[in-house]
Amino acid sequence: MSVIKFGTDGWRGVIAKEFTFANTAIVTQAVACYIKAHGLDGKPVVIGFDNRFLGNLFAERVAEVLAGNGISVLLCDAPAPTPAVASMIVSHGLAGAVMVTASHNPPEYNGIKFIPEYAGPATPEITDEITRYVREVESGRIHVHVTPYARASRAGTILAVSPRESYGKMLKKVVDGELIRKAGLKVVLDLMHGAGIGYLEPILQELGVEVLACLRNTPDPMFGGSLPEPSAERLKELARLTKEKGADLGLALDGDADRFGILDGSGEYVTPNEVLALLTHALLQRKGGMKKVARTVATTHLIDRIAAAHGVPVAETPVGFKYIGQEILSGAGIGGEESGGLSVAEHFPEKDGLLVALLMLELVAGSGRSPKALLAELGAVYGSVVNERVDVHLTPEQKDLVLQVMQDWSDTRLGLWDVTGKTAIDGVKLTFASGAWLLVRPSGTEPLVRIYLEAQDAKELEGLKRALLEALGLSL
Ligand SMILES: O=P(O)(O)OC[C@H]1O[C@H](O)[C@H](O)[C@@H](O)[C@@H]1O
Repeated sequence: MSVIKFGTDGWRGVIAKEFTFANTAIVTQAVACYIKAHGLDGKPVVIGFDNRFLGNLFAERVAEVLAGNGISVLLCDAPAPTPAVASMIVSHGLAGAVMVTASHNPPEYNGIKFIPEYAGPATPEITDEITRYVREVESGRIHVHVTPYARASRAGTILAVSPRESYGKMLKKVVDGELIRKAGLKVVLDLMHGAGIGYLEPILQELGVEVLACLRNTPDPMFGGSLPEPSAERLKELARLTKEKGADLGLALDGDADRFGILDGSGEYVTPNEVLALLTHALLQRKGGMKKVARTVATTHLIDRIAAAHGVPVAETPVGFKYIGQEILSGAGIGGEESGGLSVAEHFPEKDGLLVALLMLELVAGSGRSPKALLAELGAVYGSVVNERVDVHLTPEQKDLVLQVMQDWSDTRLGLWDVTGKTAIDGVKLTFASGAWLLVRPSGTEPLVRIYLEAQDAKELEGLKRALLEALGLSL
């Protein structure tokens, strides 16, 4: 059976086991077939990579296969953030991008994301089409074409590029640079040994933001023994330093810098749900009348209350920024998800951790308040919510059983709660009369079932969680 499968966000595999040079060439040949089938081969494709093992060499392999198919290649000369690579599609009018990254997975992984010509994640239709080409290459019906790197370079089919400058310009167009500059803000950074190194710090300095300290600021394919995941548990040192140094914000990025971690000046973690609520509110206040806002099924309903108050509908999508990207393309002013992905219509439809860092600085600069103070204000107007995500490791049999129980759910009560709705956009979601909700779905990137809960307060959340675990026959 083939080991090449596209999940929630591209193809990922263990290096030398599934993620090999040979399989990279197969996937690239399939991407080349897609590009040619859609008449896009007259335009170049940009190739980027992050700080993972052999990233530059895998990227070179991708370049050789695209060149072998007569497609011009712009190959990044150093590790770069996924959004910086995606931005070149827009700034340079390209056919798309291939990014060599496994995002926040453990160090032994690498992966490939294909970003088509609209500069957002590939839709399932596109990855299905590419997968069909993969199978044809695997069965020998289509051959892998290769032009060796040195020859393609000499011929000018592969050109070395850096997205640094054009990307920096694009970012600075989305935010009010003058407002940020005047506020004289101070930050502490945690780059998690990832692709944001050499990008976030200089852009902040250009905007007059003082960087008081920068943690994990050296490339390391082992990620310092941790995972490049900007979650509260992994940002403890950033939290300590942000508070101790009196910074306005603590800012972190994941391994390929497309997702963010934001800390309040007090060192408290601001969850992606909260960040999305704050930025949605700020944008609606400033701009009003947008066509819609977008969130995934796993993301806070606080967005819905804020949007409703501004007369704007909410588009609810399955998990994955590929769906949010499509909503932005079809008119959403802002879209995001609980796992830390966010973009806005003025940018391009790919999630961007650096963009969020700048938008949060703009928010603090414009309001003169900290994120937590602004959240308290939102809570007073729209009601407070608390969220939790529980990632449950189960055997394949247990997983099937749990998902089956949810699919078959017909009870009108769960514990003390009245079930008011059940949807199956992605996994199964139950909504309750109190405004609380829960979602159970299999992860598309890890061998896990994710349980998401939202309630009015910690007590309700705990009660709901206990009732659900009991109904599913699980104990944590
Ligand atoms: O919950 P999962 O299917 O594992 O996906 C979790 C996340 O994975 C990747 O980072 C995708 O880019 C995100 O869009 C998605 O939310």
